[in-house]
Amino acid sequence: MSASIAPRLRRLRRTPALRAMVREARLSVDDLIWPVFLCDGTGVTQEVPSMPGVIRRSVDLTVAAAAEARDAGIRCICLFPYTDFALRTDLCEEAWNPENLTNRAIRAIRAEVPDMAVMTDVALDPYNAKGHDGIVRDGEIVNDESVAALVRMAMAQAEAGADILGPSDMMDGRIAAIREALEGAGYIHVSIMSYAAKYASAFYGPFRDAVGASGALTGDKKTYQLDPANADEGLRCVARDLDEGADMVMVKPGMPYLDICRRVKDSFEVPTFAYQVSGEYAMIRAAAGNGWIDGERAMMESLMAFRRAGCDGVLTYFAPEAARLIRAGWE
Ligand SMILES: NCc1[nH]cc(CCC(=O)O)c1CC(=O)O
Repeated sequence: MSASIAPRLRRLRRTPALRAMVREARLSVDDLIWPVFLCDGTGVTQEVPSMPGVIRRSVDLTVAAAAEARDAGIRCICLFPYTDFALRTDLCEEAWNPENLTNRAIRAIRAEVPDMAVMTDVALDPYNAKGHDGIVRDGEIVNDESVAALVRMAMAQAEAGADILGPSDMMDGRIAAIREALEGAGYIHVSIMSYAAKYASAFYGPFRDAVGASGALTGDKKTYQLDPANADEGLRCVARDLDEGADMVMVKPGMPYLDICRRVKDSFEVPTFAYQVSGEYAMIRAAAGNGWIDGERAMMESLMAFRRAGCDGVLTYFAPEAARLIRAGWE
């Protein structure tokens, strides 16, 4: 073709049929992991003010919600507990209580909604009087003692029937320690999705309200979570966690870190997930609530961005809503 004829790239954008034919990324309900918040009691729901539309549910209502999500096509649910303040201690013993909220919920969902994959969070913050993901001694978040506690916590979750453990604590060596303990106890089928490239982020604020950790937290998490300026270090964390036995890896937060998602997928070619965190959810909801953006379109565009960036899936509080739109044929 003559170089003087400029390519008309709009030709393939002209109709919905043509656009669908050349669409590169796809978003499927299979890609969605739904994070939910648990609270005590029966028949209880509690609103999370900084996350409009998100509620904490008692175990019975969580089982019902899991069944509904399953019917909507969602394959995996991820549990986060709001632990009674009386049970939060410096050594975080409630974290490995077989009867804690998370473990009760795992067993109940396993029994009632057996085809739903159940994922957990492995970190001490919902059980820690100090609000940190590890044990605090003299102002320091101590690594190895925290790892020992995380192993106990992970084993209790495996025992309760979790399919996927999600260590989100960012202590060094926790993946190897958990993997070794799982193998030793015969839990060879329990998989690990490591929160591998997890950044010290302001976007977790609403989550800390949801699990009641904001008031407790003294200081910040910068001595264990990654510096938002560092991409290479994020990749080193992923390499290390894979080497230690992670089956899948996660980048967190999501949208401000799409460059990390892409680099992780390209470098390691392993199942790669992003966590669209509470603050990302809250921003979209708040702007939509004010009429400043179209909430549905912003939600779907943000989820598609993760797929385009190479993610295999995404943890999102929008999962039920997005599932509904996908099933209704959203484009
Ligand atoms: N280890 C706890 C944990 N697991 C998931 C999130 C954040 C999720 C969200 O913001 O939606 C956090 C908060 C934190 O690290 O402070």
